[in-house]
Amino acid sequence: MPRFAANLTMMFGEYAFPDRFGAAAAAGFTAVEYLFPYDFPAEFIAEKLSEAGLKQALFNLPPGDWAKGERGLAALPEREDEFRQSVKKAIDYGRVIGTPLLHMMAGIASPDDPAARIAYRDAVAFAADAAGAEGIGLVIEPINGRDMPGYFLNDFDRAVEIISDLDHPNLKLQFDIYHRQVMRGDVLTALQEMMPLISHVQIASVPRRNEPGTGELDDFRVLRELDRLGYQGYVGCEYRPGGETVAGLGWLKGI
Ligand SMILES: O=C(O)[C@@H](O)C(=O)CO
Ligand SMILES: [Mg+2]
Repeated sequence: MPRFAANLTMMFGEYAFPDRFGAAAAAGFTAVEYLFPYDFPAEFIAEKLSEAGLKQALFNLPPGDWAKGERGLAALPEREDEFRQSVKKAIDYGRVIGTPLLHMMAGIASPDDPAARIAYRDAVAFAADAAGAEGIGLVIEPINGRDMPGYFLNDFDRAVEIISDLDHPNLKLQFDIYHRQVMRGDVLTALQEMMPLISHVQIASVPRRNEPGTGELDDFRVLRELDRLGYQGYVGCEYRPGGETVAGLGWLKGI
């Protein structure tokens, strides 16, 4: 059975963010992930983890102005300075919190824009170097265009191409099963082919992004395949509970 991390951005919404750590531990989780810790001091988050006896699996770099629709800075050439500061901020947080992985969002930009492509490639290399110097892995995640219209990295093959071309020892793929199923399907074959490049996985049912086992895909079959392929990383439970979070955790017993 894979190791699961509760995603505290989506799960345990019954509680204020700082209280979600204790709630996840009480529900049996031993690790957590979330999108962004930056509303709180890094030391405060580290304390919450330690109090709850949890490990951090991953969080994201600052994405720009989320409320205004920004979804990362990496592919935005005119934001390079801000992007580099965001890398520093994420690493500073990562050092205190003790995360093994950082996810770098690409931003809203056309994947066909040559300037965005160059900026993104440079940004990935820069962040992989900087995070690697601190012993933190960098991951990139293809995201489907229905949930995030206009997102630059909207294709798994392109993510694989970038990772393979850069061939950076500190750069890997975040494989979100939900996004893969929405974009292309063919989940098992993609996992088999991409496994050497994957260092983080996330799961949710399709199409509603609820608990695994409640959608069109046989999520338990997919989780067994991760075991069969020898996947050692965390599986982030990045789903919106259909009702109360703990009441919906029965799926974990079905594995
Ligand atoms: O799948 C997602 O949406 C997340 O993993 C993320 O990092 C950006 O929202
Ligand atoms: Mg995801």
